[in-house]
Amino acid sequence: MFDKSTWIKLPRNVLQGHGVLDDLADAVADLYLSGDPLLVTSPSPERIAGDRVRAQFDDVATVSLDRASFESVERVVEVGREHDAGYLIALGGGKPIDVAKMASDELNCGFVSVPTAASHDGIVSGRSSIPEGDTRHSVAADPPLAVVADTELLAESPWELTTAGCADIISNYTAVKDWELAHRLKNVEYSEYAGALSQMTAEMLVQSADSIKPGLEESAWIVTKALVSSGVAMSIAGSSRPASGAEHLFSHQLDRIAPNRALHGHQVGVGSILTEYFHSGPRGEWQDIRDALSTVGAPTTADDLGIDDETVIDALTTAHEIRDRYTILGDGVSEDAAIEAATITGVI
Ligand SMILES: NC(=O)C1=CN([C@@H]2O[C@H](COP(=O)(O)OP(=O)(O)OC[C@H]3O[C@@H](n4cnc5c(N)ncnc54)[C@H](OP(=O)(O)O)[C@@H]3O)[C@@H](O)[C@H]2O)C=CC1
Ligand SMILES: O=C(CO)COP(=O)(O)O
Ligand SMILES: [Zn+2]
Repeated sequence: MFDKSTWIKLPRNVLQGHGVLDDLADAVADLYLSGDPLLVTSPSPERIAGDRVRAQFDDVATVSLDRASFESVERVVEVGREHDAGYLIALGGGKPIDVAKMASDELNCGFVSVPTAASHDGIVSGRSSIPEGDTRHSVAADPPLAVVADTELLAESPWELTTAGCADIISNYTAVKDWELAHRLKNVEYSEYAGALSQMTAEMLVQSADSIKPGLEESAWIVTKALVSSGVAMSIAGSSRPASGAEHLFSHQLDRIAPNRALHGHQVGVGSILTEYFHSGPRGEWQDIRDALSTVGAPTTADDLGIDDETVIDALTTAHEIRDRYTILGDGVSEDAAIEAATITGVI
């Protein structure tokens, strides 16, 4: 008997382009939501675009958060109940978007994603990443009902946020390799469509790498398109597998042992150089990953990340413990092997 089924959750409206922030209220009206919005943001996005969002709605309460934590989620839920919010608007980087994603699940309402940084592919994904205890990776959540990505705003954000988004996409190469490996060795469910979409997204970004330059709105356009596409791949897969393999385990472990040193995207990019080395050896494609990162101006070494060599080796040898996700790291990389990989690739 054929008993397969799938439920793919995607945003209904995706607006991307110059000045689309001012179309936010129209994008929301098109969703036929009821009630007033609660704006969930963080200090810089609030300063940059908070008033432009509030100006489009009659009655909107605001919560500004300093960090992504369960306390922040609870605060949003509390304010949402107090104001009887009909839906949430998440304005900012990964922090407010992840918090709003999780809070909207608890409030049983939808949310709209308004990224102010093209820094990672969570702007559109059905995944939320809130650190809890020793856990750093994302969990399933509903994706945004709409995404409003204003390329003018994104192009004005600090350049390193955009290079972090590029690196998060470049890391899809190794994420897909890890997913295929887990399918072959452990019979992990694999989606050809999601895998192909994720890989193609990385390829297209790398092909455009020469056009990704600070101050060009075109760069924000290219990167945002890739982030949306990668988020869709995760939605098709129903997991973060297409965009998160061993390079993400490495980054999550860095977040645990050396918190707040580098951006998520930058850490996964360097992780991708290392895990590509494990996949294809000293003459393998790790140099292509490194060159792609370097072309867009993303970090390629521990030094660039501001993280010392010992911490990189510590993270690499313990990354497999982060979650139950089979990758090229298998049941762990020895210290000698980690040092050799990091030295040959020039990461340390
Ligand atoms: N759910 C998912 O699928 C995914 C989630 N993630 C998660 O996302 C997080 C990383 O996201 P990231 O965006 O780097 O983190 P943040 O939201 O912390 O943003 C990074 C920094 O950029 C600042 N910022 C944002 N927009 C602007 C702007 N336009 N101008 C100036 N400064 C700005 C923020 O300022 P301020 O502090 O003032 O707000 C913050 O200091 C991680 O926690 C990661 O785990 C990553 C990938 C996928
Ligand atoms: O960062 C992500 C994809 O780019 C989400 O992956 P995780 O599930 O590993 O948190
Ligand atoms: Zn990521």
